[in-house]
Amino acid sequence: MSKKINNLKWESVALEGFPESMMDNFQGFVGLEECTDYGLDKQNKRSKKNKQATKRKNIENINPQIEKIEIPKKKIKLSNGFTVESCQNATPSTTNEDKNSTHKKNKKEKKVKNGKVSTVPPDNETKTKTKKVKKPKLGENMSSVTSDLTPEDMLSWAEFKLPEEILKALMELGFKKPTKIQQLSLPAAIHGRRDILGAAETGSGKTLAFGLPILSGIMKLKEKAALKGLDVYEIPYKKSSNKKKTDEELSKDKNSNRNKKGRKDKKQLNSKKEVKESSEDGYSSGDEDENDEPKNIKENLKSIKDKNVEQEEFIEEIDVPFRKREESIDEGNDSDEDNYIHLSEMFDSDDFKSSDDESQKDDGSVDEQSDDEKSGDETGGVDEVDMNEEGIGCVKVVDNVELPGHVVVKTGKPLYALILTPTRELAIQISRHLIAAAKYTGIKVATIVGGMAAVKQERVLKSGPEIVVATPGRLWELLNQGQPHLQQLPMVKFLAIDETDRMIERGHFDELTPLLERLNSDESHKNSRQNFVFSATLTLVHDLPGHMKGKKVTRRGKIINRKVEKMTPQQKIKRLINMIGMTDPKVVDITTQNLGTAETLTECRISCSMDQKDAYLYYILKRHPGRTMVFCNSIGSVKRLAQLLSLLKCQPLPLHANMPQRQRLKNLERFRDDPHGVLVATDVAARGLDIPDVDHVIHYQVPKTAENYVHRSGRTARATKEGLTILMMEPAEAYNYAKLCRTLNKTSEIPTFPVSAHSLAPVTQLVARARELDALQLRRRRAARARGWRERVARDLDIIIDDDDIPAPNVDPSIDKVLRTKKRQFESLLVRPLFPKGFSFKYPTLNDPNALQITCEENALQVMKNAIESGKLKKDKRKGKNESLLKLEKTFKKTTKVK
Ligand SMILES: Nc1ncnc2c1ncn2[C@@H]1O[C@H](COP(=O)(O)OP(=O)(O)OP(=O)(O)O)[C@@H](O)[C@H]1O
Repeated sequence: MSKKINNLKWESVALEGFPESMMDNFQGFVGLEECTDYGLDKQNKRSKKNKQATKRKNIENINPQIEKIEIPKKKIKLSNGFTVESCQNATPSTTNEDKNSTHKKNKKEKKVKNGKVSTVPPDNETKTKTKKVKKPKLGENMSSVTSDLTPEDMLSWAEFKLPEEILKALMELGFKKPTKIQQLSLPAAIHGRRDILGAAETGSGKTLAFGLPILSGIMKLKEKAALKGLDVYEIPYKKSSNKKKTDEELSKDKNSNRNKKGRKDKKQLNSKKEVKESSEDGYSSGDEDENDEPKNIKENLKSIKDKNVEQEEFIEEIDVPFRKREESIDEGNDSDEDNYIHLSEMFDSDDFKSSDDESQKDDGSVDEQSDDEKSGDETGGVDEVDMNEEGIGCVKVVDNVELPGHVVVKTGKPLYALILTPTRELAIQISRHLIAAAKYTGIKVATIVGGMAAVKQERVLKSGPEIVVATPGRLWELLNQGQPHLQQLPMVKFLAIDETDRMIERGHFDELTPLLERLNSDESHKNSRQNFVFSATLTLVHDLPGHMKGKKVTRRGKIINRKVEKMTPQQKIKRLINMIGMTDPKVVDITTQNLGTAETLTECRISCSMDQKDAYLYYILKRHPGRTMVFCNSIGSVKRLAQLLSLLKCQPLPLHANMPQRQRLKNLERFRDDPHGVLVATDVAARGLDIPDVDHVIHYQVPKTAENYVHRSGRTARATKEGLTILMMEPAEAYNYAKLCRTLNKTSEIPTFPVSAHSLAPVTQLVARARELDALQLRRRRAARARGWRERVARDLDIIIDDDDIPAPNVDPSIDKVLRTKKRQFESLLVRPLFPKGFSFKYPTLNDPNALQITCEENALQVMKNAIESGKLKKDKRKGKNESLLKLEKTFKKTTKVK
């Protein structure tokens, strides 16, 4: 490596506040940022091999390689308080994510005080920073966390025996303990190496529930391959020694599960048993060579474990019979990797096609095309390109492709894992979450999604990343083009399908079925592959539509009983298992109580007419500012709302499937960085996106499915944080609302959000003016476009056209003047305060007009919580009143009888 460093042209770097003349004294000083940019951002081969050979030590002995390599030589304190060190050796990065780690370390070490920058050397390791800290990209919020956890704080993870490299990353991320879904699935996944079918509420950490077993599995496989000199594909990862249950045992388990339901008093006891079972599943077939856990940690853990077990709640488990597996027989070579291209380079560069190549095959948003759009209406303010005109980048679905069957292409750089997601943003986010967790492992992650140049993705694939995170469209395209690394897909050791219920929805991902066929084309590889299937709504089932229920009268008057019945969650799961080709899956479903929505989520609704929706929305945005996501059912609605809200100076950020990919990501990042950001999106943003601290989710329209409601709402109240979701409902949506409540087993109506009728009046007026202005602007834009089209045609044909040939669009010439006047008037209205300072109002709850006093300062969540609390109090009071009345009546009756 040092030879390589010497061969590179290192240049001294000018530091802020560092006089040029002093630079000569520091010959050889190289800023850390420069190292990574010069292509050293790849595997540290030497240390990796050493690591593979040595046994894992205590968690306390986590040894960062970086510390060993860098030897500070000289320290100089500058006049501006900046401390600079010259280094004997430059510190090469060890992983594909060291750019991030560098940022993070620098962030940690620097403390900005009164505008001055000073460095605080942690553990004799002071590093200088020569570049501005870049804003994190989507999904990088994870790695920007600065945690002050110590290895001792990480004991809750010890039972999973994660490699220390992963533990170190988790520690840096501030993940002190596993989340519930991680706690329940990791033992079976890591030690039992079982397939996992996981259903847990939104924002509960499902990504790492499959990410951690994949990362640790890859490390184990690499270690084994290196130790035994085997080809990775020869090593059967999944164990065939799993505890197999007889049919009798299975039915026994099922009965016990059934009995658990409804027995509230026994819930805790049962859950203890369940957790124990899951651990047994996990450990019983674990690796023999993994029992090197230090005793003191074990002892410490025991008490922690017991505590955790007591706290566990009811978990539904469904055991599914598993098939016999065979061992993998293929050959191949494990090798180190060269020329790896940093993932962030892919997204940094402007290689996104300006015309956004794929028209949303990836997110499957077929229902997003509105009539408005089809007619080609311009929205203004929305950066969009018509992608279909030239058919650029559209995913070509190739029918009747000849599957290569058992033909296996090996590149020498094994592909270990494939993770499939429904949207591009989610794929990018998952990649970044994995990269953060894999920071010290040397495992590389590639993201293969539509909307950006395929060439660069192919280059990344050439470097042989261990993990590919992809959307089905682009993956299928590259696979069919014969991309060599992807030809190893049938041999992957791990397959994860995130948001699985969405992925398998009929008609959404045409590429998924052939992809699965390809993945399952080799029986032995299929059986030695570990599968993960996760979603918050995996077990959610719907009522059958009316026309499929009950009896049917045929044309001839014959009555037939329909045999179609509502699918049970178990049936849904079995279908999934067969479709994906899973064996011995462990089903962890912890959504039984909330059906996928987070416990920390507060739900409410606003019932109003369609015409009033804009005013109510504006009221919420202005009155209760906060990071807000507004969901619509169609692209047309998103465009219209974005236009209206930008007139009202709410700075909305639109997000829908017809936007260029770069713009989509940019808007998401802007939204993440603005505590008062307003993202107006279709359901393309409903699933999986992990944007920290979203305060409100507003359903501008009642979602078409209960799943969409759960996932949209799940963008707030993530990772134990609180959040509010507001469902806006007009009378025509009552049916969808009722259906939603039924599917989500709601026993009572979603409570109403308190809105002051008094302050709604000026809001309504203002919004009406904005709509008027918007309509005028639209007319003008249309006219301009039509005129432009007429002139373009004339120019192209080199003819002079008069109005008789192609009539000029009928535009009132005074429209510009009217528009200007209206705009001025509107803007003068806009600057007036909507809600006077210190404004408060009384909101009537449960027939008590004085029940709730709402002041201007209260945030929406607090307002709603107060309303719910007040409602409950009133109910209790009424109950109490009735009870005492009844008592009074009884005693009265008794006394009269005695008399
Ligand atoms: N063990 C942990 N401790 C603390 N935070 C965690 C832990 N694991 C994950 N997180 C954080 O929790 C948040 C939600 O995680 P993730 O995105 O995986 O949720 P999810 O269950 O997949 O949600 P969704 O169903 O919406 O896709 C992320 O910000 C992640 O960084």
